[in-house]
Amino acid sequence: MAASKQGFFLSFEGIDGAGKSSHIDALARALRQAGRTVTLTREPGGTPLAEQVRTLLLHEAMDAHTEALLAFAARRHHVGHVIAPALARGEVVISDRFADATFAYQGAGRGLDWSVLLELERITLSGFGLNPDAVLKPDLTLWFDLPAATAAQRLAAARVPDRFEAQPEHFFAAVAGGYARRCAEDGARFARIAADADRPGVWQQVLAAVQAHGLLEGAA
Ligand SMILES: Nc1ncnc2c1ncn2[C@@H]1O[C@H](COP(=O)(O)OP(=O)(O)OP(=O)(O)O)[C@@H](O)[C@H]1O
Ligand SMILES: Cc1cn([C@H]2C[C@H](O)[C@@H](COP(=O)(O)O)O2)c(=O)[nH]c1=O
Repeated sequence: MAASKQGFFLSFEGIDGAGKSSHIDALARALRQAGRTVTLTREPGGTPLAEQVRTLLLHEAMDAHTEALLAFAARRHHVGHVIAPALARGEVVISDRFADATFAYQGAGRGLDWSVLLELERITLSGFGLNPDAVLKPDLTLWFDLPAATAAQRLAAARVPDRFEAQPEHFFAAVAGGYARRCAEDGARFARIAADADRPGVWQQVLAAVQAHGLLEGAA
């Protein structure tokens, strides 16, 4: 009988336009070719209910507390219905954003109190693993770090902006600071990707970070 594989939870983070999307798809393909079952998902979203919350968050006016509460409510549903079951089946879960985004966008970007967000994270994300007190966190977070000015140039050419993408450059500089703070507080979980490199250069960094965690050994 084949040995069962352990679940692994990977998140991609960064300011809007940092360049996560194509690498998420490429990583999922590479992991599947290497024999892993991959659940690809995103936040806000990932379940029909959470996708409805996503539409509200991205398009309806609301204050920062409402944003944070909706983001965590959607996340709890997403974890309970998609992420935790997939991890229990031994799959690799790749989420385009997770809880770090709420700290970066609603905390550093909108100015919500960090300790309030920590408490929301604890209430919302504990009780899913074997230890009921443990807060569910990704095993590895790939943080695409890109100057806000570069992201703005990339996005200007790319698409019609939603509520967040329409924010000024200084908002994204603050959000990037929020990611840096989360990384400083939990360094072992993070791999910082220098996202101002060209696409092959970014991919090599993604691969190296994933390989360092024992996934995708030998891939180039
Ligand atoms: N390394 C790169 N160099 C130059 N341009 C890039 C690079 N990576 C992505 N881009 C371009 O930047 C834009 C934003 O990329 P992408 O949509 O992948 O970012 P994202 O992080 O997924 O953004 P969001 O979170 O807002 O969806 C796209 O037009 C994409 O083609
Ligand atoms: C999870 C999460 C996300 N956001 C913001 C970040 C982005 O601007 C959008 C999601 O769009 P994407 O193109 O799919 O990245 O939502 C947020 O403000 N708070 C959160 O918790």
